[in-house]
Amino acid sequence: MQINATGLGKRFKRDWIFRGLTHTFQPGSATAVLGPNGAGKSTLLNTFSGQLLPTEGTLAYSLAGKTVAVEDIPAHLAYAAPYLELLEELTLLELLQFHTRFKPLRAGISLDKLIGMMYLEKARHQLVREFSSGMKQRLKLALALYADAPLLLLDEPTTNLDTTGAAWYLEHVQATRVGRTLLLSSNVPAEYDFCDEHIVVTDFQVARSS
Ligand SMILES: Nc1ncnc2c1ncn2[C@@H]1O[C@H](COP(=O)(O)OP(=O)(O)OP(=O)(O)O)[C@@H](O)[C@H]1O
Repeated sequence: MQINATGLGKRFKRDWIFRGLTHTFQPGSATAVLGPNGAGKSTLLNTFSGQLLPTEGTLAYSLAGKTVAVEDIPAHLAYAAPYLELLEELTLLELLQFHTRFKPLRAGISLDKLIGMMYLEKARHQLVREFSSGMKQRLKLALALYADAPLLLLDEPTTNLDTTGAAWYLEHVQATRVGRTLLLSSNVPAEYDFCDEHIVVTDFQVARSS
């Protein structure tokens, strides 16, 4: 998916979170969205996902040369973030069956294969509510990484992951990013080192309180 941001700005009440962002995101690009806590990284990702409307400027999306309306973005989007909830009252298998009815997996990825890739075979019939925070994070990431969606948004992807989990994330993000447009918000260099482009949100905050 190609995304053209032109003069993009988001304000909450009187506070500009970012302003004047003009950038073209090419299909296949991986962009790290950087900045300290509270800088506006999640706000920027939420604006690109269509969940927040920009206060000014435009976002234009296209897929294989065809315009995609912002209201159709959810169908083309996979998004993993600490603040997005899982359906914790379901077992792992029930959750995967439910989730993939709305957000199908990439070709060749069955539910069994996904469970195996997450190393969650023993938890197949366990309630997600009972998962450790690292297990939940691996599940959130796998659902996004292996979704059949050309736009991938990852917010702080190694939250709650140990060293093995962080290595797992790096292996699977590399395996699945080809051809997709990836925006990744982070404060941890190891999780975004592979990105070819960087956007530092604080570079777009000159007029934050005007
Ligand atoms: N819905 C909202 N209404 C008002 N202000 C908001 C809203 N959402 C976020 N903010 C404010 O916008 C600013 C940026 O928040 P955001 O969560 O985007 O930062 P972040 O860079 O992702 O932070 P962190 O690294 O801590 O996750 C903060 O000052 C926050 O309080």
